[in-house]
Amino acid sequence: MSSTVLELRKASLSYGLRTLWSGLDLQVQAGEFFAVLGPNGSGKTSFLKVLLGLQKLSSGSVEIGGEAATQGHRGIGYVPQQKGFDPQTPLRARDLVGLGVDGDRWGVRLGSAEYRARVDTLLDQVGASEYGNVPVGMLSGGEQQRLRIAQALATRPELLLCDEPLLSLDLQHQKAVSALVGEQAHGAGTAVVFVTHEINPIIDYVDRVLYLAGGSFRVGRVEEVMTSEVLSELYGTRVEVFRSNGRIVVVGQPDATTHSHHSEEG
Ligand SMILES: Nc1ncnc2c1ncn2[C@@H]1O[C@H](COP(=O)(O)OP(=O)(O)OP(=O)(O)O)[C@@H](O)[C@H]1O
Repeated sequence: MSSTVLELRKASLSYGLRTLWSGLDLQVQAGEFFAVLGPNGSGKTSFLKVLLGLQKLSSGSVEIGGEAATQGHRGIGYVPQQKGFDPQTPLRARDLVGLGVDGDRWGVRLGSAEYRARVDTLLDQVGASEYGNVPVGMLSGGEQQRLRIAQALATRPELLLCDEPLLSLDLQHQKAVSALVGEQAHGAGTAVVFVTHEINPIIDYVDRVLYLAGGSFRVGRVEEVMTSEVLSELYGTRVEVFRSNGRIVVVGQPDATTHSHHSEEG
């Protein structure tokens, strides 16, 4: 039986006169890999901020696990945008993951054996056991990203939020991190909201997408949303979607959202 982890009802977000989206009704289920796509400035990060309780909706409601989204909600694991660690960072991989474990029990530290066992399990879960003792600054971007995911999973969240976790990773690491998050959704049953501007690395794992553009949106399976017709309507200009070898190529979308003026028909 699937259960609803995230629910938005009639959700709208505007900044001043600019509406990023309105009338958004959405449910994300446990075990679902849900991606948020859209061009720069379309509101992907703002969407995550709403879920994190850092940004209030202009109208409508948002609930996580049946409770209003608030800052520090215990059901959420969050993987922020990748920033590489300074090579001098005096933390080993396992210390970084341990911060997530500790963070779960403010003040009440787990016994050291229990703590170590939990960190080991998390390192193993993301395939990082081999470099648990290596300083984080010496690891590759993809390795660091696995550790951030382990850290986010430390509290056993029901909802995992990932903000562009593939940015600045090479193709091989993009694939590995996508597979890891896919496994967390489909294997471990976590609801995943994954912000990205590139669908291809996650195309084998993603269940549904929210595509934001031009102050509007569309929700559905990839093959329903990523079509020339739907994207042309969202962008307000002719956009072509091609499929080749299981990849999707979008041609002709404007660089930035042009909001309400759709006059520059190509
Ligand atoms: N607190 C705010 N007040 C006013 N405008 C804001 C605020 N936060 C974001 N914006 C504007 O809202 C729009 C959407 O921003 P957001 O960061 O959510 O987009 P994004 O899709 O994540 O973009 P990118 O892909 O470039 O990261 C941008 O034009 C941004 O300038």
